[in-house]
Amino acid sequence: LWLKAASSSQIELPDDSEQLRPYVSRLRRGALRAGELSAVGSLSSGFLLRFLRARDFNTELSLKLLLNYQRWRRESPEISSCLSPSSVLGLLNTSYHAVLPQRDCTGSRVLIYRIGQWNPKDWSAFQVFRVSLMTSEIISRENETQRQGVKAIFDLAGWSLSHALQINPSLARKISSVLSDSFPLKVRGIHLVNEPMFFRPVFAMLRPFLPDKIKQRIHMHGSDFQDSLSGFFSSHVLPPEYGGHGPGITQVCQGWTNHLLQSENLLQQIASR
Ligand SMILES: Cc1c(C)c2c(c(C)c1O)CC[C@@](C)(CCC[C@H](C)CCC[C@H](C)CCCC(C)C)O2
Repeated sequence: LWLKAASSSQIELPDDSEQLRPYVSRLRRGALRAGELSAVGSLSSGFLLRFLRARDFNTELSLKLLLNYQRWRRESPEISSCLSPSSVLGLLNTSYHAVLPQRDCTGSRVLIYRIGQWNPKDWSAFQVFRVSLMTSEIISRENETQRQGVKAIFDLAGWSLSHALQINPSLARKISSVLSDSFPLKVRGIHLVNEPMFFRPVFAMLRPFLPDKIKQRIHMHGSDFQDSLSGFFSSHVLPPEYGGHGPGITQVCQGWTNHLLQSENLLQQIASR
């Protein structure tokens, strides 16, 4: 059975749509054939559709993404085996991270990471990585996010040598993998603001592992970022701290922390899958 890539109208169809069934069946057969027996219970249509939408219904690419995702999780137990928001509550309470309440004009989810809020004496890079994985698991269940992807803003104010020392080549490779072909989310933009000189060596370590498509989507805005950032996001989306008119950063971080805490059981299930 040969299935051509779906048209854009198919991509918008809901999970239970009749027209999507052949794609789901084909991906499920491929996964089982590839020996993903451990995952039999988790090969639900909803789960498989995340991979299909992330690859615009190309079943071969979707299968590759699914297998990479399972392998990444197997090879990164220190990150993926504990997805408990309450275990990193102290970090979340520093206003380290938020998913903004408004999507951007293309429908992408907008994420903010304020790296300076991370004190490496208190939290390991693995724990910090877990926060991103928890958020990614939650938002990758949303139909619109599956289609329109994510844009992430990294505020690197306060980036120091003690941060840089946490990022070794093995971790750099894990970062590059989730950004390129090991997680079912389309990465539509990465915006760095306040990046200091100290950050260059770390970026140089990540770069070689990133595909051109992702490299082209990385924007460095420096410390005078407000004008250039507002060229990418309309002002009602961004908090005032980032040049917009949306709700303040403390409020949005608190809001997303609450949402993560409410998802504790769901995340526990995902981690044990
Ligand atoms: C699915 C998915 C995951 C899982 C994800 C991110 C995105 C955009 C995703 O779509 C971005 C953040 C990252 C890669 C976790 C990063 C954790 C580390 C410890 C943060 C340290 C600081 C980085 C050195 C800062 C710059 C990174 C960018 C150049 C990506 O986790």
